[in-house]
Amino acid sequence: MWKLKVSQGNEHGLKSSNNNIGRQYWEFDPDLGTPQDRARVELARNHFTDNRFRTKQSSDLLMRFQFARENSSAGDEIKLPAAAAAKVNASGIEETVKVTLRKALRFYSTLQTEDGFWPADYGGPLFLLPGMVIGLFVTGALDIILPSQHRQEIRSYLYNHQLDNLIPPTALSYVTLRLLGEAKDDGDGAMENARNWILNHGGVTFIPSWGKMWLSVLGIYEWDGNNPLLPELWLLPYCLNPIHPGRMWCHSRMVYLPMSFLYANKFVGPITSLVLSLRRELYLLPYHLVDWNETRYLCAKEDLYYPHPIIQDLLWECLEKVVEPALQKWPFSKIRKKAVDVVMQHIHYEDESTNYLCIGPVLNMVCCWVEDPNSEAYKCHLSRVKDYLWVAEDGMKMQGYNGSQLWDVAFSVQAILATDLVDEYGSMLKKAHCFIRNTQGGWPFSTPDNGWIVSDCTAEGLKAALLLSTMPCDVVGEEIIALAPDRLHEAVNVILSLQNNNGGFASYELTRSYAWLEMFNPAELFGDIMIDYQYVECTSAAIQGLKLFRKLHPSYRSKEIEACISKGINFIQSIQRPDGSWYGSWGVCFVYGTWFGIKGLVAGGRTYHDCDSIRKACDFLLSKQLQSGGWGESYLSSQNKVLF
Ligand SMILES: CC(C)=CCC[C@@H](C)[C@H]1CC[C@@]2(C)C3=C(CC[C@]12C)[C@@]1(C)CC[C@H](O)C(C)(C)[C@@H]1CC3
Repeated sequence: MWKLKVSQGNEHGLKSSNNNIGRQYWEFDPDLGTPQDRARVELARNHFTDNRFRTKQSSDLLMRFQFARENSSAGDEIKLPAAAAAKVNASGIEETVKVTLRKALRFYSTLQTEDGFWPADYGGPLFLLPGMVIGLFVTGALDIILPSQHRQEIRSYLYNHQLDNLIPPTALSYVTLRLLGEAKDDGDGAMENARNWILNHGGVTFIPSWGKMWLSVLGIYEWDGNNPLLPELWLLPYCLNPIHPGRMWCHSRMVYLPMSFLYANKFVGPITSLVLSLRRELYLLPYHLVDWNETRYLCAKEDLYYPHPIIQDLLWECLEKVVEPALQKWPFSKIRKKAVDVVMQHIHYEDESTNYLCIGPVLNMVCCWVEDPNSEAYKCHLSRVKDYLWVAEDGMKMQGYNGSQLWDVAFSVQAILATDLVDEYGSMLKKAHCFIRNTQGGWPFSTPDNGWIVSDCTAEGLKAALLLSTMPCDVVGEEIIALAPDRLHEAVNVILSLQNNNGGFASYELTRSYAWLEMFNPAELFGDIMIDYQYVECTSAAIQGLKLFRKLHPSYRSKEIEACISKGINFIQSIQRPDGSWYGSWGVCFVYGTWFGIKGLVAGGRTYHDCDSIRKACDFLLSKQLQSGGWGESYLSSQNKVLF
């Protein structure tokens, strides 16, 4: 049976700066569990598969079963008083609310680990898993890193989530299944359906650029069919240049970096019989007759969220026809060599500062292997593959990050404190407090080993730490000394340093370049990715964190904090939409954004009575309340920028 392991690890090459605190990964243990335990898991799996078109989300049942097994009180019910079952009268409601909250807290405490976090599934983006499987396949580690149980779970996951409306997940998932051992016609017609869908949509030449790159690495697409990803851009002078990749949003540049290395090397994995077969399976024409130059511009209409402007295509033409051929010949090839060396240095830097977790996973691993298949760096990467994989009743998936540990703990602490029942659940807070303390540098989204601090994660971490510091020691732990003032000061310094001139906060860094760079966004699937934009969520969190800090520690950098808050408020007001809402980028969507907008303004001292923005925002929320009394929204709001 599968077992979730937390905060541990002793794999060869594993590096950690904090003893692996917060690490979460799954291991298969053939001897684990009683026949009943296994039957329960099997039932959950079948239930998911049977209902997969109705309920698309899994519910982390494998983890919950495990916690229930390990923690005997987890299954105990707290009985609600009769009042809850019958219609609750006014005097009974307070008690009912309390009991309900207690039940929720009790349940929640059973999901917490000893070192204070709540492990969880952070799966979602389907396009990442194929990269991992292709990366392991071309470097020859697929069977070692993903033994048969892993492969089985990944296959289940892909079949469980099979739809037929996007080329990259369809084509990449098809290829992944083939690499994991599925035959052309396996899956009770599923493989054939996928293939037919791809061929009916013009064949795999219509895959967007992200997929073209991965298929080229695998050897079933020619590098000539990719637009040039020049490593030379990394040699441009940083200070004068708005198009230096160092000025891009960190996620985009950390993907561009290894991609430019692979492109410059035109790296292709071993051409096996399976690779040759895939070349036959996915094209309308025989492979050697495909006009690769023409395929560079092809993209299925289903995938075209961000169509390239003409100026971008002109640029690609010029790079492809003039610049790239020149850079392959002497003397310009010397520049190429230098650029590739610089790129590799940056890759090693990112590897080391993230303990090989990286924020653009897998690509760096392939580059390290290309540089030296026996390198220690490659082995270190292998030790981190499992940090990205998660198993639930829908199978094994790849996460977009190594988890959401700190983010979840910070909000959990705030929620627990909001119940006012902390006396009873102090032990949960003690553990969470420890985790927050052990995770600080600034604060990251996941674990300190990940190494990248985020503006709003730092702000939410600070908020939680400050709130805990106001609690009596016997509740949040006598032995736990609240964060020393200088550590709190460091968090404040980080936040202050991340405010842009217009008052807004971006996600990881100051905004370093201009929105017009979006003209050169090569990814057809994603919009607004070229620079780190300022967001209502990040700005609001920063205001909230600073405001609370100033209340509790009024003497430290108070003028700067006041100025920062007031600029932040102006920024939030400036991006409110005419209907009173805010567009939220990191949750779904207008309701989420508006929550942050209002919280930010309130933290900045504004009220319903003196602030027009808050009144408009309340009107907006009231107008969107659903019949049931709740609020809900479709993910389509995010895509269409209108509430759905
Ligand atoms: C192309 C590749 C490698 C994709 C990996 C996906 C990442 C780009 C996504 C996955 C999770 C993700 C949405 C996240 C964020 C940025 C983009 C991420 C990392 C951040 C950190 C931005 C700031 C946000 O307020 C918040 C902290 C909630 C999120 C967390 C998740």
